[in-house]
Amino acid sequence: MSVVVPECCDDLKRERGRCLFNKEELTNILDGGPKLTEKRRRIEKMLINTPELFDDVSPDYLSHEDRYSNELRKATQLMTTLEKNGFTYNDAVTTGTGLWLLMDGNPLSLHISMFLDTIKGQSNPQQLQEWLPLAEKFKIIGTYAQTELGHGTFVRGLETTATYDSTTKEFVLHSPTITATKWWPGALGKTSNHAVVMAQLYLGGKCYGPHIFMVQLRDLETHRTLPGIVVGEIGPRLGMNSNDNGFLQFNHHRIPLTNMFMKHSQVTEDGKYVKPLHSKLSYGTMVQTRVGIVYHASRELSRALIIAIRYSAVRHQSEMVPGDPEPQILDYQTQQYKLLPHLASFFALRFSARALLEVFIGTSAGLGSGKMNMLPELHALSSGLKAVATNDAVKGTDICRLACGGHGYLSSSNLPRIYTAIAAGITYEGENTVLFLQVARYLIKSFRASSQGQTLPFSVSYLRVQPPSSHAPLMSDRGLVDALGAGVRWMVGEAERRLQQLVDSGHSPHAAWNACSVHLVQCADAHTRYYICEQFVDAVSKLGETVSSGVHEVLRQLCRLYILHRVIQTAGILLRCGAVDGKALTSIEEEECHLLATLRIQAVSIVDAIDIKDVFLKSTLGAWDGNVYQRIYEEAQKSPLNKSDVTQGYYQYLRPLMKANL
Ligand SMILES: CCCCCCCCCCCCCCCCCCCCCCC/C=C/C(=O)SCCNC(=O)CCNC(=O)[C@H](O)C(C)(C)COP(=O)(O)OP(=O)(O)OC[C@H]1O[C@@H](n2cnc3c(N)ncnc32)[C@H](O)[C@@H]1OP(=O)(O)O
Ligand SMILES: Cc1cc2nc3c(=O)[nH]c(=O)nc-3n(C[C@H](O)[C@H](O)[C@H](O)COP(=O)(O)OP(=O)(O)OC[C@H]3O[C@@H](n4cnc5c(N)ncnc54)[C@H](O)[C@@H]3O)c2cc1C
Repeated sequence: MSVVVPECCDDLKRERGRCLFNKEELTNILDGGPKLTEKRRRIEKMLINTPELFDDVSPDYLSHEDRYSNELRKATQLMTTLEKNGFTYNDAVTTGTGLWLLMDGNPLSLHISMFLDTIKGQSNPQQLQEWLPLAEKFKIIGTYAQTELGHGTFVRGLETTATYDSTTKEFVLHSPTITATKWWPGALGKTSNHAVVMAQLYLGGKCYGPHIFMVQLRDLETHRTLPGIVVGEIGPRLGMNSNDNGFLQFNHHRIPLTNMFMKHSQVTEDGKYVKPLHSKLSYGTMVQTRVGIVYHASRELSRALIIAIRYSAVRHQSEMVPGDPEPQILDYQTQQYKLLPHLASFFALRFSARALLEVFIGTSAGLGSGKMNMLPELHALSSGLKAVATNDAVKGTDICRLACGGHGYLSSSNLPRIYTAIAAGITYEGENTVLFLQVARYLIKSFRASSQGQTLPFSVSYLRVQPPSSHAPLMSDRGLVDALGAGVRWMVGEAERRLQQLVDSGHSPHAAWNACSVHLVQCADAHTRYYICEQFVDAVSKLGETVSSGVHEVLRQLCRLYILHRVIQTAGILLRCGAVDGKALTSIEEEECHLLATLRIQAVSIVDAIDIKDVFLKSTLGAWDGNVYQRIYEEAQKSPLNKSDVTQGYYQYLRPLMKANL
């Protein structure tokens, strides 16, 4: 398959003719620099020239088993293609190129993410030396098996036990109840021959809490399940049905002492426990994956936006002015209001993901030299951003679907698949409400620490009890972000006051927490969005000195739209705390409408600059050439029901019904 850029339809030609900025420059910014764009395109070119990686038939037409096998075939083909061309799985992950191909829930995704990340992040030097080469070369295939039928969120409540037997220097893994059954892990059912397993560590009858173990599940030659292990697939789900999410039970299954991951906590041969420097270091893989999910969510949202915005420029419907030709639906202000704030969100999330990655890298470097002090901040930021990014990507993707009318509901638009894949992100890797409550803990703690005169870490420093007053004019970007910050400070102060009031009136701190938790989740959401606004403003102002004026103007407009939209969403709070008044809000609403019309002019060019090729968009509605109707029609011809004029169902059911004397 070669890369042919087709001639586009007149509508899109006209849209592209209005572009006033350098698209390539914007593409480079989104990729993280020209070198990364170049690398991504090299990988893409190589993939596009590997026809085996592309489906002839939609997975919707395959049986459950064929769908799984087909996805596995493509994943293994992808890995060998990368390897043959001098790239690694990691290149496909970091550039996002692998994801475009295999987003129907891929059976190798857990291996190349959480399994490998656990080996890298939780092994001592000997374990690293033993397991990493095997896993990187796919000699062993693994997954991350933590969640159980009974517990996902509450990791401390897991029931699987790992009891040390010092006589044989082994751990005995056991699932004592039905609810202890591991349930959900991707690729656990049929693909993985190994798993990293979270289990309660027992030494001398005492429980030391959840720890991670490397467990072989299947024979490496026959792939048969080992004795003492029951494993299988959990059945169809809302989406990502090409994966084999699985279940797992242990019946007094023995593994060597050296299979406990021992980078942070250790068990000696005689059964003594050595504590980690921080009790939550074993949660490191989850934190790392949350960082990755922020990127992933922004990527998926961008695919939906490209599809919906191109389609909105091609689709004509109704009359804006009676008797006039039908306008492009993108000309309707309501359509712009549906799509363009989400386009701004995509940019905001992309810049925030980059900032979060830097915090992650900095914190990881600190951990290497024994510094644990940045861990709570990283936990709060990664939890909050994972939750906002997935919530917004899911909402944005569904709005994109709705914005495409009936055709958005077609599987061939690819919007349903993007939606169901990213919808899982709200639940997995920490359910979003639960993660927001973790952020809220951090906010309340920080607020209280500030009241006692302590200095606050950077992401919460604006919460200090006596902040410096903002000197920026209210209507400037900085002024509005400061107003949003004042709103969050007010919300957190109010939550803290309510918590204290409940405790003073006799409630336990835990009961008070639950009684305030709706408000606390709102605080966490608002705080995270304030952080995102700050990252967006900072990124655009830093880029200002280095980019052309056209690109800078587009970024400035998107950033402005993001902030204005956020202020309007938060109007109630901002009015209550006096950060803005009604007059300011009216002018913000008017400015937002004006900005929608301005951004609409270059909207197609902006999504073009995200630079996702048709073969990766996989959408009849979003292709570069805008040839929507022909594509929808051709895709429909592939339906198995169209293979014959009269189906078996007619002879079997319909005809007898018609002939019956009812
Ligand atoms: C061939 C294929 C080619 C390509 C295919 C593409 C594949 C993509 C892979 C690419 C990867 C990278 C890039 C993209 C990423 C893509 C992502 C898509 C794929 C990802 C698949 C994911 C599949 C899903 C996996 C899972 O879901 S795994 C299971 C996850 N489970 C959870 O997250 C459970 C959530 N619960 C918890 O984390 C905890 O229980 C809790 C935090 C809620 C509570 O913990 P606990 O009870 O122990 O703690 P307390 O509440 O008592 O708090 C005590 C204090 O500890 C602090 N704390 C808690 N956690 C942490 C932490 N992690 N770090 C630091 N501190 C922590 C609390 O805040 C408390 O502090 P305080 O006392 O000071 O207040
Ligand atoms: C597609 C998919 C893939 C997955 N892949 C994996 C995997 O590879 N490995 C793995 O180990 N797991 C995996 N999981 C499991 C996933 O991590 C859990 O489903 C997730 O952590 C949520 O836990 P739960 O299902 O127990 O939900 P629950 O915790 O039971 O949540 C149910 C409801 O209770 C609420 N709730 C729970 N606790 C609290 C609280 N403290 N305060 C307020 N509200 C609360 C939640 O907000 C939610 O509304 C996957 C899940 C899915 C859907």
